[in-house]
Amino acid sequence: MHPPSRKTLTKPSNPTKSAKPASAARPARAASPAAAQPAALPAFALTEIKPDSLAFSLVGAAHAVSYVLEGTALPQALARVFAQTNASPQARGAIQDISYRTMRQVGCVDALLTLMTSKPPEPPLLYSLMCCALTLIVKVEGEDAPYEDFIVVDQAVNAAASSPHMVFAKGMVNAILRRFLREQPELLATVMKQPTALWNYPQWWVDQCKAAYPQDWQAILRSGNQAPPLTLRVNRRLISVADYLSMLEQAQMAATQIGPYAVRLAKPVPVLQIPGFEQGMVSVQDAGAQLAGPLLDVQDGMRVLDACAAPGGKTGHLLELADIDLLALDSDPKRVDRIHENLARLKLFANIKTGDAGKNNWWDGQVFDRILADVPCTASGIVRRHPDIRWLRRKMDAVQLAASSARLLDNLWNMLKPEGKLLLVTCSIWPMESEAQAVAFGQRHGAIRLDAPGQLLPKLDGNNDHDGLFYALFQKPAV
Ligand SMILES: C[S@@+](CC[C@H](N)C(=O)[O-])C[C@H]1O[C@@H](n2cnc3c(N)ncnc32)[C@H](O)[C@@H]1O
Repeated sequence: MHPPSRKTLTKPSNPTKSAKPASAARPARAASPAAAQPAALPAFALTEIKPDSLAFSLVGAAHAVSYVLEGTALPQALARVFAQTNASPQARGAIQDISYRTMRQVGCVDALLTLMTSKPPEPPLLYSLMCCALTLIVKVEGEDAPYEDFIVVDQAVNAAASSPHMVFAKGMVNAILRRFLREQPELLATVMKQPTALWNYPQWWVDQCKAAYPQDWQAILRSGNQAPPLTLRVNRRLISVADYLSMLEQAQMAATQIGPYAVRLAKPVPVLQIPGFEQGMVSVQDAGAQLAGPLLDVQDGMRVLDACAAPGGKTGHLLELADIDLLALDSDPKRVDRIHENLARLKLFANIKTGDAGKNNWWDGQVFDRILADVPCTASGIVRRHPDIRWLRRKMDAVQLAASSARLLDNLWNMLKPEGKLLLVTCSIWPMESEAQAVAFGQRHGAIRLDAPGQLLPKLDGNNDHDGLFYALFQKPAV
């Protein structure tokens, strides 16, 4: 693998933040240090190419991919790109689509570039442009090619020519892409011998998955390379699932009910095009994540703590289920703003605070009937939604995150009433963050372990579609 890409692909991330989604679009997570101090990437000036061309979208996506390779999460990378251009909604959609596809293919296209070039394309923007263009012409099983091959080659050359930082390499861009098209079967057969290229995950991720799930590891890795469906949670306070399905039918949007409140759209659309979204009738939430609210078994009048609440996906669900006195806490002030926004849209109310669940300075000393601990984790169960995560994470992140989550859980346990229930949730598939954490926690506190799904592996089969999540439910013994 080319040194610059490998070096940047494995750059340490900040493991204290969860990479969990806010809604359909990914969450406003605090920018990483790399994002705060952009590296020497050229300014994104696109005066030379038409804003509705594929070349424009390729340059935009190449910038986003370059930011990710520096260590920035893809949603923040895209936000930076959009802030630097006046891209139309259509162009933004195309830039986003190409960037996400590239993150799912970068193991393979990086190996192809290594095979076809004597040294890595530089500057990094050129490397990223090549990754984006190759991604669009590498055939992915079960997916239609988004553009004709010859259009991609032509537009990638235009994209290189549009930038003073890449114009010198437009001949090389043309030559490499055409060579790939000529020699595709042989080149792919060669690179597919490398697990990183075959699976499109770092080697350590493949090894760790194989060790944890000797039977299922291939299906798990494969599921992370699929584009996710758009699943909604119907707000039962405002509309029944049956009535909402009729509403979708009237809007000629095909959909299926896949859970008590979960409706999956046949074709994902931008959130603002979802009927009733702005009115709070539905929220975007994976079907697996919708298990949290019912598992916590909230009843009217209960005092409930949602300890790691932002952006408020599960907070909203809890409030839809019962009339509870809910405190929604999160340590990240920017993400706390998202809780306010989400609850305002749903027309629901919670006491919202910024604070560290591992400390007591925000707590009034009154114990809770229920505590939801959706603790920060590696987000390894939601890589289909966040394909950049696998490249940003480091092998040791799970260990560090498990240790910091144990500290939160121990503190929260003191805030639970005798006979009260605490639900531990992660969106991880790594046992050290999930089952091993739950076992150790139960032993430390003599907690009663109640029935809960445990490790849900990511699933793609029809109506049983959900992310990879972990649920452990504990009850505090009576005094
Ligand atoms: C998995 S996300 C929560 C997702 C949320 N429950 C939902 O369903 O939308 C984990 C959250 O934990 C927050 N967090 C991390 N460390 C924390 C701490 N020490 N105290 C409170 N919140 C923390 C992060 O800011 C992040 O928003």
